[in-house]
Order: sequence, then structure tokens, then C-alpha cells
Amino acid sequence: MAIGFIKKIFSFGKDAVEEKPAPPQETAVSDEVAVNPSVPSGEQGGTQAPVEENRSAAEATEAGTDDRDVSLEPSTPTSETTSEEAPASTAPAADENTVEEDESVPHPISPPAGEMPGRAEGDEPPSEHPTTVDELSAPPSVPSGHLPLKGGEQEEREAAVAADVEEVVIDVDDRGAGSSADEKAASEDESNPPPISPLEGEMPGRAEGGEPPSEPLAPSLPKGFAAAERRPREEGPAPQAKLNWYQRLRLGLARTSSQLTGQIASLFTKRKLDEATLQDLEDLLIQADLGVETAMRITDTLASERYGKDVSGEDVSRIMAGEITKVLAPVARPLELDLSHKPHVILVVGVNGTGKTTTIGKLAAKLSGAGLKVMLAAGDTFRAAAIEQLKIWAERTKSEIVSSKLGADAAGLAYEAFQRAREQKADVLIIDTAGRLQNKAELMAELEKIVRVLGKLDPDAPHTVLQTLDATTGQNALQQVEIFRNVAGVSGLIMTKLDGTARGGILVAISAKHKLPVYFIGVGEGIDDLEPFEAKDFAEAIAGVAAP
Ligand SMILES: Nc1nc2c(ncn2[C@@H]2O[C@H](COP(=O)(O)OP(=O)(O)OP(=O)(O)O)[C@@H](O)[C@H]2O)c(=O)[nH]1
Repeated sequence: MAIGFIKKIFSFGKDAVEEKPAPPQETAVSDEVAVNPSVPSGEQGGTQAPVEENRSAAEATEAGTDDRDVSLEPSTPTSETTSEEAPASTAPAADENTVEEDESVPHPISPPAGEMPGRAEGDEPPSEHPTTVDELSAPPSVPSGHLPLKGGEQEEREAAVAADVEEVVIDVDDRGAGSSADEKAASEDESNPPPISPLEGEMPGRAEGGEPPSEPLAPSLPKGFAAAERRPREEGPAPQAKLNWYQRLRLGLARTSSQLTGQIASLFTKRKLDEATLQDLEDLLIQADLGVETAMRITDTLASERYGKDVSGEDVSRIMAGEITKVLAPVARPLELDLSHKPHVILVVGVNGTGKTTTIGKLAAKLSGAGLKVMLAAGDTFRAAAIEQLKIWAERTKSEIVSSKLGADAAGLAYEAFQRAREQKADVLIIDTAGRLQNKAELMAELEKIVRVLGKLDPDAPHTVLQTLDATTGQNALQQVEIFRNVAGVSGLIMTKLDGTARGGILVAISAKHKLPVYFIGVGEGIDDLEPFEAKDFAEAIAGVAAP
């Protein structure tokens, strides 16, 4: 179904470009009803009709409780011209252009008016090879079939061309200026000397009739300056190969692990394992955000193996990695999609800046890359940049997008997006939300409303509620999960920014406490920088166990 749909998009408006993907169709939900009639018929266009129905449905529920009219405004794919079409359509035009240009535009090598005046009317045309100064300064001959311009005409036309050029510049650089192109061209003629004129006194050119200097004169520097010798350019360091995701994860968690292993190593120098050492170790593990429960698991296991004996830092790292793996293994699960839903709705929540929008883009890339039909909903109506950011991701991932104006009702948008995704038989709908600070009650209420509204269309929706957590956050992430879980019923986590100076220990504490699935980890800002979460890799990276 999805492949058939994609083929449909691909073939719209460009019969000759079969293999080139069409831009994603965007559906804007605006405050005014504006249905674009130019949508292609078929799967996409056929979904236009129920707009009003949708709206009333949304109103009937408290879904689209917003008073605004919400409507769909799909953009049409850009039609493209193929190289095969071009010659047939452009050939006659080219002839016309030639005539047009020849008549109105001076020859490209024509000297500027005033500087090298043309021949006076009635003069003999110059010989083929100019030999005298007069001949050299005469304008080039006009191609046969065209009348040579008279001196006055030449100037007028050159002025007209100058005006045209200025008009373009004004369009681009100074649209609202209001001064006419002619005025501007004229005033610049008066005020600007020709750019190639040497400045008087600074770089004297050849005096009239004088010999050219044998070497170009170096400008003399004013007092207090000295000419520097040109040094050979230094070779910079060879560009480094991009680290793979595992190396980036290890690097990201290096701060946590090296700090931890360094402290552990100094703790166990020449000390047998006793109660005091175990207590010190537990404190260190808690400081590394691992949580009391996991810290105790580690110390208990260490005690049962090595109590009263010598202990090395490697022993502790190995036991630590093993115990952390036991905590994380049950939560390292794939994100399950029930594609019978059509669409499977994923709501993405989390504090602002934790990487929701970026993660949505990465998820969309994986899903659409696998041939699934993905629709995105720009439910972060709080930030204009977030809407734009998601549009870019939609374009990059060939996903459709439903967006709205800044400040629009997010629940109404989510409702419309869900309906539209259903009509279009999308496999997955991913809804972005505003970064709600958990202490802002009204924002949390809006999030609750989105969940409620989606449930009106399908009691099981949203089918997945994903929360993004920023790995650089630390303890605060634990509190974030608690709050979003209560408000939005978070069903799984993605930890982002594990490639930075991450403090990944908190994920262990969160997993021990909430036992929520951890689907993926973000290891960079790129489209491919999202990896399935692997308990053992993560545990070893935190514990500082040497990489295999
Ligand atoms: N290094 C790194 N940066 C990331 C990762 N994920 C997201 N980012 C960056 O984090 C910043 C915030 O990401 P967004 O996706 O805008 O976060 P958001 O949660 O949507 O933010 P709001 O729209 O403000 O709610 C951006 O600069 C992203 O490029 C990651 O895994 N690694």
C-alpha cells in the first residue's frame, strides 16, 4: 500500500521523472478554511472533503474545542521539467530571445557610453583588423541584418539596461525602498566612479603617452607598517574519521565512567573489602546517578564475591557492568508498532530541548526508509522554529506533515492529523508536542487534552507515548519521567545526546524505578544518529569496562 502511494506521489506532475522522489505533501491547518483545489485526485486529494465534518466532530468532542476553524491546505508537489521536454518547448523561444537581446541589449563588449564613444553617423565602418587608435576605440561591428546604433540611441539603451539591472537588485535587496530604478541608476552614475579607475595619487597608472612600467609598482606602506614575508601554509592535522555510534557512546559516557573508575581505583588501593569501603563505594555509585537500588545491588554482589579480600578497580568495573546490565536488559526493547491501527499513533513528549523534534525526524527516517508511510504532526504550536524544524525533517524523510499556525490549539491539530492520517492510510503518525515544563500547569493540561482527544478517535490512541530524555541532565530526568508518566501515560523512553558529555547513569536509576522500555539512544544530531538501545553496551560504557 505504502509503495503504491509513494509511486502515486512520484508520478504526479512529472511523467518523465519516474525515479525522482516527490517533495512531501504538506497539510497546513490554518485558522481560515482554505482548501487547495489543486491537490491530485486519488488517495491524497480524496481526503479533502471531510474537513467540515472533521471540524464538527472535533467540536462535538471537546477535541477541537478551540473556537478556530481548522482546515486542511495540502501543498501540491512541484512539477519538474525534464531535459527531454526542454528542447521542444524552448527552441522557438530561443530565437525570439536572440532577436530581443540583439535589439535591446548592447553587445557584451560594447564600451560604456561616454568613455569610448561610437562612430558618428556616416563614418566608414572600421576595417576588419583595426590598426589605428581610432579604430581600436570604435565599437565592434554589428552582425548583419541589424542596424548599427546611433550614438544617442546607444546611450539611451545602455541606460535602459542599467535600469533593468538595478530593478533586479532592488527586488532582492531593498524591496520596499520605493525609489525608481532610473533615479537610482542615475544617482549612482553621478556618485560612483567606474570601479576600475585607479585612485588618484595612490596607484598611478601610466601617464598619457608614457611607457608602461616594467614591473607593477608595490604600494608603499605608511610609517609604522612593514611588509610581511609570505610564510608557507602550515599543514593542519589530518581530518579525523567520523566515530561510529558505539565510539560516540563510549566517548559521551567517558566522563561518567572515567570519574567513577578513577575514584573506585583510589578507593581500593591497598584496602581489603570491608564495610567502610563498601559504604564509600555505594556513595560513589549514587553520586554517579545510578540510584540507591542499583548501587546496593553492586555493593552486595561485590561483598558476596570478595569480602575480606583484595579488590582491584577492574573487579569492581566488571561487577558493576554485570549488575547494570541486569537492570537494563529488561527495558532494552524494540519499539513495537501495531500497523493494523493505520496509523499507529506515536505521541512524543518531553521537556523542551530534550530532542523531541530531532528524534521524530530520526524515527521518520528509519520508518519511511523501510517503506512505511509516515505522517508528522507539528503539535509544538508554541515555537515557530519547532514547526519549521519539523517541516525540514518531513522534507528530508519524505514524510507528510500536518502543521498549523503558531499558537493554534495543539489538541485540535492532533485530532485533525489523526483523521488525515487515517484517511490517507498512513502507517505511522508521529505527533510532536511543545516542550512543556512540568511546573506549568496549563501546558500539562494541554498535553492531557491531546491524549484525551486522540482517544475519542481510537480508545487505544496514542498507541505509544515516547518521552525523550537529555542524557546531560542528570537527576532531574528522574523527576521528568514521573511527571510525564502521570500526565501523558509515557510508555517508553529515548535517551538523547549520549554523544555529548553525558551523565547516562540516570537512565539506570530510571529503569530500576519505572521499568519503562528504552527503545533508542540518540548519539548525534544527524539523521542516522539514533541507535537501538543495547543494555550491555551501555552498562560497559558506564562501568568503564574496556571496549572489546
Ligand atoms: N549531540 C546531540 N544533539 C542532539 C541529539 N538530539 C537532539 N540534539 C540537539 O538538541 C537540540 C534540541 O533538540 P530539539 O529536537 O529541538 O529538542 P525539542 O525537545 O524538540 O525542543 P523544543 O522544540 O524546544 O521543545 C538541537 O540542537 C538538536 O540538534 C543527540 O542525540 N545528540
